[in-house]
Formats: sequence, structure tokens, C-alpha cells
Amino acid sequence: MDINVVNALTYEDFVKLFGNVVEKCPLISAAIWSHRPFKDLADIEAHITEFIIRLPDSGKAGILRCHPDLAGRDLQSGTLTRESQEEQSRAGMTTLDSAEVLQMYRLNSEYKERFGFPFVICARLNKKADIVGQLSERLKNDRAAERERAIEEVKKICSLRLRNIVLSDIQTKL
Ligand SMILES: NC(=O)N[C@H]1NC(=O)NC1=O
Repeated sequence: MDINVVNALTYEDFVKLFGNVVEKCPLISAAIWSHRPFKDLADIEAHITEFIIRLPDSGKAGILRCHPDLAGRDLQSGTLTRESQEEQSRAGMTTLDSAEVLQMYRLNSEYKERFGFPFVICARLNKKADIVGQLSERLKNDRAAERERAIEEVKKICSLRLRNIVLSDIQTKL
């Protein structure tokens, strides 16, 4: 992907292309469009990260709340975003048996009850067993530490989604 092509995009096309690099948060790509021209993809990622870390705690929690549960209602009803569907599928979340779905439901519910936002982990970097293990483990964190931990996962998801966009033909996405 040629960065000059990206830098020439209108904000409408930029948001269309990068709008879901942070799940259901097109506001972030709409905001960082102002920083053009970008040097390269790493520069785009750095602006996204900067935007996120400058948010107040409520904004960070808001980003987390835009994420669907892993193996949750959206997956069951087929309403995940294309990116999330692919990530959850790769992590084995689409082929859980009914006992595993119930286990995920219980752990996700307990987590949301405790923290007020959903459990977020970069599904592409974790297998099913790691996800269940992390979910149980992170339930022990305090709220502030866990919010930051989850935001680190959002950054990883974002980084991989950005890379995916570079690898695919930019024109087919517009
Ligand atoms: N809840 C949660 O972690 N959701 C996600 N993780 C990921 O890699 N894609 C998602 O949608």
C-alpha cells in the first residue's frame, strides 16, 4: 500500500477504510485524519495510540464497551463486524461446544459485573484455552489496572487490523 494513496483519501474514504481498526470506534480514525500527511502505517498507528492514551478513563472504558463479548450474543446471532467475526473464528470461538459457550457466558458476565466493561483480548494472538485462562486470571485485577490491561489488547487488535488493510488491496475496500 502506498502511503501517498492513503494521504490523498478524503476523510469519508479514510474512515471507510480505517473506521473499524478500533472496534466500532470510527470517531478515532475520523479524528486522526487531521494529522495527514502520514509518514507510513506506523505513523497512523502512533496517532491512534496517542489518541487513545490521551482519553480520560471514561473514554477508555467507552472504547472497551464498543467491543462484543467473545463467544457472546453477537457471535450467536451473526451480528459481529467482519473483523471481529474473523478474529473470533480464528481463536476457536465459533466452534465451542455448549458447555464451553456456557463457561464463556458465565465468565464474561462475572467480568462485566465486576468491571463495567467487557473482557477484551486480542483473539488473533490467543488460542481458546489462553482466552479462558486469561479471563479467569484478569478477573482478579483491580478496575484501573484491568482497564489499562484491556486497552493494551485494543492496541494489539488495532495493529493487526491495520496490517491486514495494508496487505489487502486498498481499492477493493473503497
Ligand atoms: N471482547 C473481545 O476481546 N473482542 C474481540 N477481540 C478480538 O480480537 N476481536 C474482538 O472482537
